[in-house]
Amino acid sequence: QERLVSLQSEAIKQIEEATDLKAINEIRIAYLGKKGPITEAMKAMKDLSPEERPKMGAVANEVRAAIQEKLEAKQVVLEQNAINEKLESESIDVTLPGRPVHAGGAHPLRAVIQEIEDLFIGMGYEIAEGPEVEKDYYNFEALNLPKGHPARDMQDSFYISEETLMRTHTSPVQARTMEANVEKGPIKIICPGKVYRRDDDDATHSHQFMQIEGLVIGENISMSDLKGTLQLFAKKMFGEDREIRLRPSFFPFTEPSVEMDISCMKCGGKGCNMCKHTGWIEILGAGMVHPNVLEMAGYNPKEVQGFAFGMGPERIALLKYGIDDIRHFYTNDIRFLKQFQ
Ligand SMILES: Cc1ccc(OCc2nc(C(=O)N[C@H]3CCS(=O)(=O)C3)cs2)cc1
Repeated sequence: QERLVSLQSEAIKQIEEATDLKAINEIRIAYLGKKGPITEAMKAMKDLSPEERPKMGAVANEVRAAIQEKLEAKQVVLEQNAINEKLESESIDVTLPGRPVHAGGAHPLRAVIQEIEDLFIGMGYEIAEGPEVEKDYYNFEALNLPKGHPARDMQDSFYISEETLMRTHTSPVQARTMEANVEKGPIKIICPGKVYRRDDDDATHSHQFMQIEGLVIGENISMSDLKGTLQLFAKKMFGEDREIRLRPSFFPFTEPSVEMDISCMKCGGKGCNMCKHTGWIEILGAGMVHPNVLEMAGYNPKEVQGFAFGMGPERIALLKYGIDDIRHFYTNDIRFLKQFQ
């Protein structure tokens, strides 16, 4: 009996020191299991005297009950600890600020091209595209730039073969569209796209840049149609209070030719660094389509006329967004691009 009582205090001590459920199970098996000392004692009771037996039985049951109770109590505590630890480790602080989701944004150059396209689509123009690797004929000949013309110099263009080159403007798209327009009905197209110029390798020129040209062909198209179109473009792109100025110019594919300035939106005409103290900013070139160009495309200049214009969207974007270096468009510096999100 003394042994059972000492076993009880030994077991209880181990239970108190147990730190996890595995240990509790081991203690339960060791003391209360089939091979445990209490079971042994119960088996040994048959050898005891009749007056001894009931006393031993009572002690053995008390010890078993005491150990069982301690085990269950400790089990509950350990299970609760395990739950608390789990809650603690899995808890999230819902008051933390959310992680920002970085949305993209349109590239400023793409945004300007899109805006210009939408403006002319709203005036009934269609978007026309064509090959960047172009035939000599469409890039020069069909535009009144015959072989030998100085504008065709090799040092300005990327020739691929005798008759093939990287287009130096998007004008060949207009030439192709006129030629392909067999019913010779009216045309109103906008031709955006990449163009290539060998140009000297200085920093202000990029071998590849964008251009947007427009062409309108129809009966009774006049200079006033051109002026009205350019004025609307200037006001829509740079503000309703802009004035425009058309200066005489020369391009082989237009006659008469003009260059359009807009009144400076920064100083309103007084003069500043943006307009080089002239009060005016050059935006684009334009003119009435040259009769030779109409004829080469199969039109009769006595029946139809047309006007055309050309602009550099990088320059438009520089002016519109006050960007100081054209190379920002092509270097993909996120610090530059994120300003336009
Ligand atoms: C069949 C056809 C007939 C006429 C055409 O005239 C397109 C034109 N372009 C300009 C012009 O000034 N362009 C420059 C502006 C800046 S830039 O991007 O460097 C090129 C004037 S008239 C085009 C096609």
